[in-house]
Amino acid sequence: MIKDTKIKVLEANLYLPKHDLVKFTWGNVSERDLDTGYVVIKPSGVSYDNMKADDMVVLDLNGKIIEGSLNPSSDTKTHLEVYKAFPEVNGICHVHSTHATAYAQAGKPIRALGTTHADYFYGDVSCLRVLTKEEIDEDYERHTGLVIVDHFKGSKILENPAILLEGHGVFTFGKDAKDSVFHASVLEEVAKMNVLTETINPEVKQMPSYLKDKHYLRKHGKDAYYGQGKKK
Ligand SMILES: O=C(CO)[C@@H](O)[C@@H](O)COP(=O)(O)O
Repeated sequence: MIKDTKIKVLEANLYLPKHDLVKFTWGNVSERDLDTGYVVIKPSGVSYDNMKADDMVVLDLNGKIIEGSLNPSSDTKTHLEVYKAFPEVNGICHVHSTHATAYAQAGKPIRALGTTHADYFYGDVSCLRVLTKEEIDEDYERHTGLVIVDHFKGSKILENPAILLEGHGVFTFGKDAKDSVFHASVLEEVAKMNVLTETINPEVKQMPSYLKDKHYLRKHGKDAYYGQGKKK
């Protein structure tokens, strides 16, 4: 029900300041409501301290507001383009978390250097190009979404559910809003590790692919055995 989804989206947004992923109002989380197909997103520029479930804005995939009296997040069109292109994505998070955004500002990927990364992201997290002036003038947020969609086209987006946008910040994806925030939190931690690792050893190489495969697949592969699911 939309009412429950609004609560989930509020809670997911409140994780951002709680986990040091945002300052002020710099971030947003949304979720696709599975009953209606509508997208629920936080309002733009409202302090996390005062945000309520009823402040969440409900839109259809064309951006028409279905419920809500506040303006939706300024990044709404980016979220909508991703939802339209990838039915498996039901949660999206956008942050400017310090270490991951430092990679975005440097125009560098977050490379797969260790098992912490490989447990959640299958390969490097890419950094996508800056938009052209024409794209920004025409429709900044929609074109941001289209650049993301173009990058993941034909791939399984939830196998590597994060992207950097050069000169901007981070988008992460998930099976719901909370999952997308979890990925943003893991990415920030991995980015912090990479800053240190690349400082200690600027020549550091990517991890071997067999180690990357082992870690990713033992958690997410068809025979996954990590945790309390299936026995090895
Ligand atoms: O990227 C930016 C600003 O550069 C925005 O995502 C961020 O400030 C959050 O905006 P909203 O409050 O979601 O409109």
